[in-house]
Amino acid sequence: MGRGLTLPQRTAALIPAAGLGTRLGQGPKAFVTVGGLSLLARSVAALAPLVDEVVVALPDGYALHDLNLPGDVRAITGGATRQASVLALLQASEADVVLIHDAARPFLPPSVGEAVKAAAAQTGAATAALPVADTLVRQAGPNLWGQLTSREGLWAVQTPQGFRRELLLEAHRAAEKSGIQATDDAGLVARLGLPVALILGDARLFKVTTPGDLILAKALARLWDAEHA
Ligand SMILES: Nc1ccn([C@@H]2O[C@H](COP(=O)(O)OP(=O)(O)OP(=O)(O)O)[C@@H](O)[C@H]2O)c(=O)n1
Ligand SMILES: C[C@](O)(CO)[C@H](O)COP(=O)(O)O
Repeated sequence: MGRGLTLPQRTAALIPAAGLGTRLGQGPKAFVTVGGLSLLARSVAALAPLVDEVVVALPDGYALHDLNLPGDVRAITGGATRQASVLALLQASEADVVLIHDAARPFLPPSVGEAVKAAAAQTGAATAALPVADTLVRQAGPNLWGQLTSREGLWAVQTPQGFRRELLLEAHRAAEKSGIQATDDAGLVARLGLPVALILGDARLFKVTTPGDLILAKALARLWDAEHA
C-alpha cells in the first residue's frame, strides 16, 4: 500500500439493552415504548445510519423478532451488569471503531453521534457529555445538606461513547482483572491513563431512568418525531 493511504475503518453501534429497568418499574426498559416506539427501536434508528453494523445486548430470554426493529440488527444476550453486557458486545463485533450507546437514551441528535464517531476514530476515545448546570452538594447524612462542590469544570457524562474497539477491549480486560466495576466505558479507558475527548452532548440525550424521565420522554417524542419525520 502506498504511503498516506489508510484502510477504511469498519464501524459498529453496540447497544447495551439488557437492563431490568428497576428504577422505572415497567420491566426491561429497552422495550418500554414512547410515542409508539420502544426506547431500543429509537436508539437503533438513530445509530444505524452512522455505522456499518448494529449489535444489541438483550436480557436473557428476549429475542429480536419480538421487537420490530428498523434495519439489519444482530442480538446477543447481555450480562448481569452494564459492564458485562458491553464486554459481550465488544467480543461479538470485529469493527475497528465502536459507538457504545445506552438503549435508555432514545433521543440522539445525529450531529452528536457524528461528532463522537469522528473524535473516536481520530483520538481513540470520546464521549458525549454536558457541562453541569446545577449547584452541587454532597449530603452530610440522609437528606441533609453537607459540603458544597464547585461545578466549575464538571461535566455530566452521556452516551454515545466512541472508541477504537481494541482499546476498549483492553480497558475492559484490565478492569476485569482488577475486579473494577465502573458505571461507564470512558471511565475504564481513563483508568489506563489514556485521554478521553469530551464532545458537547445535548439535553435531549437524557437517560430514561425514573418514572419522571418517562413523562419527559413521552412529551419529547411528539416534538422529536415531527422534527425527524
Ligand atoms: N445488565 C445490564 C444493565 C444495564 N444495561 C443497559 O445499560 C443501559 C444503562 O443502564 P440503566 O439505565 O441503569 O438501565 P437498567 O439497568 O435497566 O436500570 P435499573 O438500574 O433501574 O435497573 C441501559 O440501556 C440498560 O439496558 C445492560 O445492557 N445490561
Ligand atoms: C453510561 C452512562 O449512561 C453514562 O452516564 C451511565 O453511567 C449509566 O449508568 P447506569 O448506572 O447504568 O444507570
